[in-house]
Amino acid sequence: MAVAKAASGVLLSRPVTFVTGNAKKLEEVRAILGQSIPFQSLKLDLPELQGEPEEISKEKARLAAVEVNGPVLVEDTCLCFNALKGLPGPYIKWFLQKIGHEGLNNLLMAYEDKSAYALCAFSFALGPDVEPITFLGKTPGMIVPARGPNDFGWDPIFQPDGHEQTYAEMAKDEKNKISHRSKALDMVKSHFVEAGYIFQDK
Ligand SMILES: O=c1[nH]c(=O)c2ncn([C@@H]3O[C@H](COP(=O)(O)OP(=O)(O)OP(=O)(O)O)[C@@H](O)[C@H]3O)c2[nH]1
Ligand SMILES: [Mg+2]
Repeated sequence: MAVAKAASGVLLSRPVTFVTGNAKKLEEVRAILGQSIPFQSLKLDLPELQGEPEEISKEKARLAAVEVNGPVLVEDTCLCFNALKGLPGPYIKWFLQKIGHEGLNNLLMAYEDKSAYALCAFSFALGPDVEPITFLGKTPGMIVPARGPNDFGWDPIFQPDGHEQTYAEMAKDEKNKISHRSKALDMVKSHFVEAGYIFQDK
């Protein structure tokens, strides 16, 4: 069992494992979390349920917890177009792969409303027999023709509200201050503090 009650908190006898197949996500999670939550990573592309973001993320955490047999953190990211009632949403990975930045812009050609939001659903599970908890972070913006370096997904076509630059044009630490991912991770960090998790190995 990876969890034990300590006098002033909950002792995790193993570090948290962040499970993802995406190196760029991992890079951002490392930069955002810093030393606040000690974690190791496991490169695994877990199968994903279809449905609402929160459920997809929770199910990923359940599968990850079985694989790791210990505390796990996973996330699922969505890019939601308001004119399309939230689609592509969790299916953005496949839309991006098939139709690219230009195709994604073209999906909105028939609509005046180019607004969108980036949504990150982190789920944390203490182990395979514990129900995961989910934390959602959302950043509103709009879909624009691609601008900036093309090294992470749809960053070049997403311009967050109140900014002149796309995610891709922003310095990494600027994106990390306002991103869907950092908002969700702020909640994860607060949860860890409130729950009083203590890490044995660190
Ligand atoms: O421009 C971006 N800025 C971001 O901040 C961001 N976060 C995720 N993504 C992309 O959106 C899809 C999510 O799908 P996704 O959550 O299933 O991820 P994934 O399958 O790559 O990894 P994982 O599921 O193993 O964690 C994938 O295409 C990711 O590359 C991003 N693109
Ligand atoms: Mg995935």
